[in-house]
Parts: sequence; structure tokens; C-alpha cells
Amino acid sequence: MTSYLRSWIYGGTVPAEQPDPIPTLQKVSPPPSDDEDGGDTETERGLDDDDSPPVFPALNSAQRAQSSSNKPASSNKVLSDAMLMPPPPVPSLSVRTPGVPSKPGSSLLVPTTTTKPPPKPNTKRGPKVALAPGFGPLDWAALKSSGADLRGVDTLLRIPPSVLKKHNKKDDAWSAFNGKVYNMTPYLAFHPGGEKELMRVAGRDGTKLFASTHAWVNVDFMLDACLVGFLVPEPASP
Ligand code: HEM
Repeated sequence: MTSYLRSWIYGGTVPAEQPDPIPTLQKVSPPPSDDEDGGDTETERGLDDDDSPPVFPALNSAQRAQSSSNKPASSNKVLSDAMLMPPPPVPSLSVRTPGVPSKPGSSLLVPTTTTKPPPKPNTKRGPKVALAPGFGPLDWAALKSSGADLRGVDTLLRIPPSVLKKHNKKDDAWSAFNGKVYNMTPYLAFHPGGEKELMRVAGRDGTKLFASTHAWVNVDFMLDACLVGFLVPEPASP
């Protein structure tokens, strides 16, 4: 059976082992019969005891003829490993050292953000000051909307730097932020950064220090009830 399969697969020429010779058809003439009909029963054809399947493909088929004679010898070769297509190259990712670019121009470059050390937090700002009871942000909001006079002036003023300079005491502390002058005195006890820090800009323009400390704080909203006027250039002396 194996020799038959081999002959089927290799088309008759087996490289390693020679196939069994293909049996040739032998014409068996029926034995002389007494039957006048000429004899057509199974017993008469001699097939009654033969359970073997028919040969496939048939011994005289065109398929068999083609496979055994027409194929070139090279088509029967089994490819060895060396003749096969080589496997794809191993991706360089597996041998890449973290933090070191594998190849210039590679799409697998480490993002520059991961190689830079994180920026140091701003340590220039002082710590939050513990506010006295009744001086929290909500208390300040309540005081602002209470209608109490937090300006100390009857009308908005035009304030030159020389005038601003004079308001530098705790009980009379003015400061300019973005061209607007505010009376900081009522806010001193409410400032989360403490009175001391706030007094650093008393009597002068505090825009720069304010922005470098906490640019996200909305001073115009925080001190809207404390507005006293606008910073103007010094009038020219006569
Ligand atoms: C009059 C204008 C100012 C207002 C309305 C104001 C308001 C505030 C507010 C609302 C906070 C809390 C911020 C937060 O929690 O994120 C704060 C914190 C602080 N402020 Fe001011 N501030 C003013 C001016 C200043 C100035 C001139 C300084 C001077 C350096 C200063 C120094 C600080 C500091 C050090 C903190 C620290 C606490 C923190 O880390 O939050 N502030 N300020």
C-alpha cells in the first residue's frame, strides 16, 4: 500500500526507494464453459473472492501516464531547509537598550521627554499660611459682598507712582496689579500666602511678583471691592 501511495505522490519516480513495479494487465481468458450464454456471472469472471479495491488511478489512465512520463526530474525534488526562503529579520526592539536610541531616524526612537529629567517644582514660593478662624476664602467672599467700604476712597483715582509709594503701611497698603491700584489692607488677614508676602509689594507695582508667584489667581476678581484707581505715569514737573 505504501509503495502504491509513493508512486502516486512522486509520479512513479521515488528518490529514496524504488517503488514496487506496477503490475501490468494480464489478459485472463475465461475458462471454457458449458454455459451456452457465454457466461457473465461473477463466479465466471473470477471476482468472487477478490476484495481488494480497484487500482487508482486506473493503470491505463491519462493521469498516470502524465505523471510518470511528462514531469521533469527537478519537479520531484523535496526542498531542503537551505533552499527555503529565509525567515524575516528579528526586530531590533528586542535588543534595544531602554533610553538609548536604536538607530538614527528610527521610528522607535525614545521620546525626548522621557530622557529629560522632570523639571524641579517651584520652591521659591513660601508655604501656605494657616489663616485665623473667620478669614478663609468664603469669609472674604462674604465680606466683599456685604457692602462694607473696602476702598477707603470716595471715587476712583488717577494714581502716579509717587502717590502709590506713600501707601505702604499695613493699615494703608496700596499696590498696583496690571495698571489697577488696590487697597490691600482689608485682604491682608485673608491672604493664603500670609501678610508678610503681601506687604512686599505695598506702595509699588506688584504685577511681576504676583505673576511669578501665582499667575492663575484672578486678582481682579479677588480684589474688585478694593479698587481705588489706576496707575498713571508721573506728571511732568513744571
Ligand atoms: C493682592 C494680591 C494677591 C492676591 C489677591 C493673592 C491671592 C492669593 C491666593 C488666592 C492664594 C492661594 C492660591 C492657591 O491656593 O493656589 C495665594 C497664595 C499665595 N500667595 Fe498670594 N495673593 C496676592 C499677592 C501676593 C503677593 C504679592 C505675594 C508675594 C510673593 C503672594 C504670595 C503668595 C504665596 C507665597 C502663596 C502661597 C501659598 C500657596 O502655595 O498657595 N501673594 N495668594
